[in-house]
Amino acid sequence: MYIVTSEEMRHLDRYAIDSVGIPVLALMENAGRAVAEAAQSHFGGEKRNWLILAGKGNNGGDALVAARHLVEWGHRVTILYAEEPDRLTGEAAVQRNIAAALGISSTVYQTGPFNWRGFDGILDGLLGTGTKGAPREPYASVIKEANESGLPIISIDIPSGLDADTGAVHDPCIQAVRTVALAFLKQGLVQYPGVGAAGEVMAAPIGIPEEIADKHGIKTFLLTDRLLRERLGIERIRLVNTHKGTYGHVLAVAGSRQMSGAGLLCAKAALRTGCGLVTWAVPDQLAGPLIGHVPEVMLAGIADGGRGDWSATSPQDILSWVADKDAVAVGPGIGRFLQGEKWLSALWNGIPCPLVLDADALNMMANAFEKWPRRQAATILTPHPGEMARLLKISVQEVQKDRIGLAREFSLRYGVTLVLKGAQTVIATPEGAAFVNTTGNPGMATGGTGDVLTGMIASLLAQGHNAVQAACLGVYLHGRAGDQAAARLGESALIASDIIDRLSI
Ligand SMILES: NC(=O)C1=CN([C@@H]2O[C@H](COP(=O)(O)OP(=O)(O)OC[C@H]3O[C@@H](n4cnc5c(N)ncnc54)[C@H](O)[C@@H]3O)[C@@H](O)[C@H]2O)[C@@H](O)CC1
Ligand SMILES: [K+]
Repeated sequence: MYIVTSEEMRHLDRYAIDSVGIPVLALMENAGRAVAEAAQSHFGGEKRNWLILAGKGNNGGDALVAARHLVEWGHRVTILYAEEPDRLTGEAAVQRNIAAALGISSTVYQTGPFNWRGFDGILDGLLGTGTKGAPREPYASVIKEANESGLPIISIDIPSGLDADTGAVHDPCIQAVRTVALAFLKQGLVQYPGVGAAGEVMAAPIGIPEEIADKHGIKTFLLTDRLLRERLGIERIRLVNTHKGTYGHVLAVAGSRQMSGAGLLCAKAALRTGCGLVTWAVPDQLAGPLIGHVPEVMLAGIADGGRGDWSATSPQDILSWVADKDAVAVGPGIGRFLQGEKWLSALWNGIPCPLVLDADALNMMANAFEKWPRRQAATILTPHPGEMARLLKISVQEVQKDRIGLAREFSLRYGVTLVLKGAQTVIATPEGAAFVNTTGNPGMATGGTGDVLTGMIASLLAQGHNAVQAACLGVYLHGRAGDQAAARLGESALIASDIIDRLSI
């Protein structure tokens, strides 16, 4: 499913109208009808008493079409114009005239509280993608009163007051129970805090063919099962007549005395995701105690000067294990250490196969990687917002302001695939595409889940998936396993090992 900015939507609209010749009124009719259907289904098809909030733009026009259909289907409807109806122009004015000719009851918002009693639900057609900045009066007051009414609100295209591109919510912003996105999802509906304001999001086709989005180079997508299969061409079925060598060999450079569990989770998750073999490189001191913990994993003890961490290890020793590997993961539980930057740059340059970098590997490269040469093989970085902030030397708040935009820019600039973790994980590619994940839950915000993801992505790379496939499939399956674990245990009880236990590829 495509995700667009308001500017992209404007281009697509214009193309559909001017070049394809689809009349705006036809699009508006489809939009309004889809909204009326969403409203009717909200109450299980029962006839209700609706208040229709109409602004002066086309978002208001959509609302007026919906009002007409609801009347037609037997609902009671009152239109509340935010501004004098004679201020509506173009297609919205056409809808105003039709509503008036049909005698649909209407009133104009006057400053001072409106009487919201007696209605069952509200349709929000105040402001759509044509909004600039925070809602001005009288829109601001209508939005505040609508929220305070406690009635369920169904928003048309976006909740009025939402920044359609970044997901920032202005003050005020409609708090919807449901949002009907027209034609394509708007970026703001899949980024926080917009996700919270939009409620349940449904996308309604309005007659703009999907090919138009492709033709216009729309490259932002919702990560769904269908997208993985159809757009990313992922075939998840194992072939018969294969042996463990067919599924690749992962080297996990992970864990240290204080955080050996991170390495364990990473190695185990890699195995559960289907690669044939996993070798876990650990500081030598830890190798002995770890023997036998996961019998399926091979151990590579790296000389560590007796410290049990990576500070005295030589990158050359690690590289000597790389030759027959199909993918390498570096980072989970390695800690930070002096000379870490040099150590990491030797691995960055010396590992010839696909590489996933996570956790302290990201922290230690933050001050240097901009000058490193681009790697030939696939490179995937998996920062959480804190690590992303360190990589970019900005605050976490700045990272979270527009995750899609930021991730896309980073990947384009540095030629790496980026997995920006957090609610609605974003995957960005060096080709400028971005994917927003649909799986996962807050229960996954617990120690070790990132280590699991790193192992999974490395495993998928070792099995021959390219960087975008491995990152997208890994993130999607990780969230899905987390959802299954939460369904069994509840979100609070969920721990990282449960995700590994629920993995089914
Ligand atoms: N263009 C098209 O082809 C279609 C557009 N559709 C609808 O049209 C919407 C976009 O329509 P418009 O471009 O007319 O814009 P909107 O309906 O989003 O409304 C913007 C109107 O509000 C005013 N405004 C802008 N910022 C404001 C603010 N901060 N406070 C108060 N008023 C503000 C503007 O002057 C403008 O009149 C979409 O969200 C969608 O609902 C649909 O009807 C389908 C077809
Ligand atoms: K709206």
